[in-house]
Amino acid sequence: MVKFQDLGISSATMKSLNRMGFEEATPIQAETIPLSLQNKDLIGQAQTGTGKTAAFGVPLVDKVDISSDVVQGIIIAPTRELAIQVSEELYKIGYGKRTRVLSIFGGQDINRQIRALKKNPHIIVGTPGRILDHINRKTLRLDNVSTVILDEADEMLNMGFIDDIESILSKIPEERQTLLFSATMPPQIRRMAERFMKEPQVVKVKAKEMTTPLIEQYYVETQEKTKFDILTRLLDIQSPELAIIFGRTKRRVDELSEALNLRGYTAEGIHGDLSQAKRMSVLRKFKEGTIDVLVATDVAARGLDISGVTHVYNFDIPQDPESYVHRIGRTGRAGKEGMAITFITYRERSYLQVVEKVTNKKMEKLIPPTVDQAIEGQQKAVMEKIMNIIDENNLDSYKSTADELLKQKDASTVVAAVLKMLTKEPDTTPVRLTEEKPLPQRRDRKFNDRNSSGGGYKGKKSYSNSGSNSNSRQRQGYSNKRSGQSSSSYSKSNSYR
Ligand SMILES: Nc1ncnc2c1ncn2[C@@H]1O[C@H](COP(=O)(O)OP(=O)(O)OP(=O)(O)O)[C@@H](O)[C@H]1O
Ligand SMILES: [Mg+2]
Repeated sequence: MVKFQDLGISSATMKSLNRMGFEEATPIQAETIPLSLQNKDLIGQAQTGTGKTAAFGVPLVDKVDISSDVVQGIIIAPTRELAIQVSEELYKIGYGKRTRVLSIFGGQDINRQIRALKKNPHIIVGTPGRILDHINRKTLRLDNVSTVILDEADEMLNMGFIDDIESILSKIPEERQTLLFSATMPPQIRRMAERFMKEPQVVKVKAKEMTTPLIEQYYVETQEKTKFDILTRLLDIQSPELAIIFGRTKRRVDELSEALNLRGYTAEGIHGDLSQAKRMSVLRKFKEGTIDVLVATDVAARGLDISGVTHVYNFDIPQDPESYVHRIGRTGRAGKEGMAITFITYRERSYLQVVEKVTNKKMEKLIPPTVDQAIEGQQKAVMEKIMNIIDENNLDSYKSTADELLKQKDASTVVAAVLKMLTKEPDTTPVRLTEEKPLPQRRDRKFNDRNSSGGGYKGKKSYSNSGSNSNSRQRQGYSNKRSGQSSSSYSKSNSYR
């Protein structure tokens, strides 16, 4: 166990970390902070939810000269919501030193950002398009930047962003420190990244699997037309605290959230076609628990750290394994457990095998619950809740009404009525979901060929299509798992977001 004070951090930054409740450094923090403090270039790879933000944030803040009024560090992130989140974490880390951190991203009033830039921030966190916009308007100068960080580096260096990143880097002095972080780093992206870096060290936290062991991973094989009913049955039985459901396209996300609302769930969608105000309000409501299901495209797949997310459902299997790793990584963070369920149609089986091969982790097969099992599962969940309430032993004010009821009806009838009241009966309200075509069947084709969507990698990789037969891995993972838990930047993004 490594303590932060053993990593050579200043006392002002230590004060912030104490305030944040950080005691021990996570492995990626312990390995990269000392190197980063020595101004080494590095590529840091560690599983989702293991503290990569502080791994780059702590040394950056520590090196900032707050007596100087120039921008000294810049962090580039692929989505607006992530830029905001990272800037908030950096603000907390920099609190002890009074470091000024500013986020700049598309969809927000540019004049407001220009005024904020005039207040001389030390650290900028932004999305590529808006950063470039400010550079071109000469409202942001990067000539004194000594550290540049690409969060979600492999995403930042893929086809959708690479040109913007190259333009931004060309405005930063050569003698800078360059840091790249992500949970995934396909080899061809890493090779490309090394062109921007000086003798980079690759720090990869040793792990057998690319995904974190905190997440139970299941898949459900189903037909396209039964997916939605199975999804709602799973939601009823598993009763997530907060759930994220990923859909493949923006239309899919709109239709799914509408359908969920029709069936009585409080769900809202987030994707790149919504106004920034709407995106932020949806996310805020989800964090507060005003809505408990967030339906999202891959715009929410990377980096977002929302406590209370116990379940991730891939309503549509993602098109590449990296996306899978990041999507399911929205649960099982900072030591908490989570569950991920991926729906596949029969024709998409080969994608499952590719994901398993890249993550080095087999998903277990989940047999979809029947309607009867769903009702039974819910009753069990309700029973558990009732037992918990009994354990809390706080029922005195209800006792006399209870006695009165029991005078009129026998105990078993009264309890049955209460159960009925608390159980959500199967809802068959008709919903309209446009059928999504299954992903093209893979034979020896290249998996990452997402050219049509503009989101693929420049370098392509091919995976072999052979894999073990997964039919033997069956289990019914229906347990109620609450216990473990406590557009400018979009101009380049694909129509899938
Ligand atoms: N040393 C620490 N002690 C306790 N909590 C920590 C520590 N470091 C980070 N955390 C918390 O862990 C959570 C996950 O951290 P973070 O978002 O940086 O993960 P990440 O590795 O960047 O994940 P992703 O790959 O999904 O972006 C955050 O809530 C963060 O505040
Ligand atoms: Mg992160």
